[in-house]
Amino acid sequence: GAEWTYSGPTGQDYWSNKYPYCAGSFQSPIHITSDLLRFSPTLRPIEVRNYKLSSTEQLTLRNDGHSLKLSLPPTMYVAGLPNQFTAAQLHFHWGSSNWPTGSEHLVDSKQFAAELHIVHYNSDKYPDINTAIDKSDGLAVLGVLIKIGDFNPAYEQILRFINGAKYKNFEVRVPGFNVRGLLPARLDEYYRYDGSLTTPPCFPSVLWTVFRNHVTISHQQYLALVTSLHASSVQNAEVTPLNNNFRKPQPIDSRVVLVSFKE
Ligand SMILES: NS(=O)(=O)c1c(F)c(F)c(S(=O)(=O)CCO)c(N[C@H]2CCCc3ccccc32)c1F
Ligand SMILES: [Zn+2]
Repeated sequence: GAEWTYSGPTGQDYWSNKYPYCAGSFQSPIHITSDLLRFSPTLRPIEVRNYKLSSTEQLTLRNDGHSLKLSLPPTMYVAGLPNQFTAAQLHFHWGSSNWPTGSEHLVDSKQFAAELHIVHYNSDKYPDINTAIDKSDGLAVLGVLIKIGDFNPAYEQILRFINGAKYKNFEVRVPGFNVRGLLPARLDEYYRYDGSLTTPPCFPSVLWTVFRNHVTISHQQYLALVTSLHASSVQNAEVTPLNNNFRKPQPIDSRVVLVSFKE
């Protein structure tokens, strides 16, 4: 579709000119504050299936000018949600070297360095993600808040290939690895709300699960993420770094955020 960016004349404040849902309700991300939280005893631990990929499995890591995204095989899925949700891809949102605050969801006024999203679609009801993408029960995204701290070997399985995706539309093959390692230890503690894609077309089609506990990557790993990628294609003379690719928090309206944990 027509190009959109995170700042400037085609930036997030103008997305709704071409993508009307972006000005609609149920938008993501949100600022998760304690006053919005309601404990729900029906929220079961997230169960990920077949996330441990064989190294003979080949994944595609691609820079699409908006994000760094990794394709995922349809053998991977999430159980324990209202329907089975099959994995499609994962991607990141991050800040810049000057401002290591690029997460999309904020928790009690804290913005994390980056955020991982693993995008799944409702495979009980829809044949593929492109059919599911604009349906209210179409998608489920797992969100992981990322802080700068200890080196993370699981994230390194992706970051060590990042120079193969330097320019827009560049892609590189990545051997399979244990995608479960990208998630926090506890999959039973999370925030849950009804929201949207955080990029155009902003369809309100996402059941959001943001894990309560963050993971860490090292400062060096974070620098690789925020300095390696260009938002423009290799032919384009101007150097436009791909960073600060996060949408601002959106109006919560009358939504509540359910939590799976008590204290
Ligand atoms: N934050 S978010 O809402 O989870 C989110 C992103 F932020 C994001 F950048 C992407 S993108 O990488 O596709 C670059 C933008 O098109 C997606 N893709 C989704 C929606 C668009 C179409 C599509 C088709 C197949 C697989 C996934 C997707 C996305 F869902
Ligand atoms: Zn995302």
